[in-house]
Order: sequence, then structure tokens, then C-alpha cells
Amino acid sequence: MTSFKEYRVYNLLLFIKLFAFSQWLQEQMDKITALGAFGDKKANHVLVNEYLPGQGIMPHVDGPMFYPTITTINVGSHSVLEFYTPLNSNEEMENNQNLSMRHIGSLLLEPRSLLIIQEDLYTTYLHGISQVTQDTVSQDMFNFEECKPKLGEVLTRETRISLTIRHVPKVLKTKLMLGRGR
Ligand SMILES: O=C(O)CCC(=O)C(=O)O
Ligand SMILES: [Fe+2]
Repeated sequence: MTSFKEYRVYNLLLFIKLFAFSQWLQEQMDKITALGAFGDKKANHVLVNEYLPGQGIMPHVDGPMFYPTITTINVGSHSVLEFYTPLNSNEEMENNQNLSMRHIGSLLLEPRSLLIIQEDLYTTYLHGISQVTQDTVSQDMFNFEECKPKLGEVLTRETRISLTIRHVPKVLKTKLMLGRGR
């Protein structure tokens, strides 16, 4: 049984870890801001995702709610971010253009790397992560020449954590009208 004293020590350790993590995260956000990733704006939003081997994310666009730059710190396992052309017309939808026909390429996300996506890759193309447990390094990867693993190498996915850091413009100003007459 956990004593009250042990519980307090546990809570204190957790607090110290969270504090250290928030300091580290703020440093990374400041560095990304200093790169000019968001123009003259600052990073002010972080989304943490955990992916187990075989987990992914459906192709999507991040939409107009964010400044049009995605920056992602990749922690743990590698992964592969796939890019697809959008379905532009009814004709394409009727012809049921499947995902593999719309695939334009991918990026190998190496552990401890920073990914920055802007312009067309942000606004036009969809991005997603396939639900697979292994990836083969191929020429479909835009960055294969810059990466450590060599062409043809098979990489087994482990747990990956992504920290997606963005600038979210503050569009909504809520006014509290407490105690005011109508
Ligand atoms: O985890 C990633 O690298 C991608 C996440 C993503 O696309 C999103 O959260 O919108
Ligand atoms: Fe996304």
C-alpha cells in the first residue's frame, strides 16, 4: 500500500519531470520561431501524438485554422509521411481515383529530426501516415539521399511520438458580459 509520504514524493517527482519537459519544450518552440518558420509570429501551440507500430493517420489537410506551416519534432521511432494530390473534381471522385494513384511521394522522418512543411505541401497536398509496421527506404522518399538508412533498407517501426508545433492565430476574443443589463 502506498503511504501518504510516498505519494507526496511521487507527486513531487512528477512535477519536476513536467517542469523540465515544459522548459525543454519552450526552448524547442523558441528555436523553431527563431528559424522564421512562422514569419514574424511565434510558435504557440503543441500537439502530441503517440503512434504504436501499425498505427497511422488518414490523409488530410491541416486547414486554415493554423498559420500554414507544420513543424514536427520526431521522437522515438522513424516514420514515413505520405503525400497525396487532393480529389479536385467530381469526375475524379466518380472514377474513384484510389489513394495509390494520388500518391506523389513521401518523407522519411528520422528519429530526433525536425520536419518543416510549408507552401504547396501544406496548402494543396494531403498528408498521412500508413498503418504499417515496416517501411522500405525507396526513391519515392523525397529525402532518401539525405537520410542515414540506405535505399532498400527495411525499417521496423517502434513507438513514435510526434510533437507538432504551430502558430495558431488568436481569432476569437471572448468578452464576458457578466452583470451587465440587456
Ligand atoms: O504525427 C505526425 O507527424 C502527423 C500529425 C498530423 O498530421 C496532424 O496531427 O495533423
Ligand atoms: Fe496533419
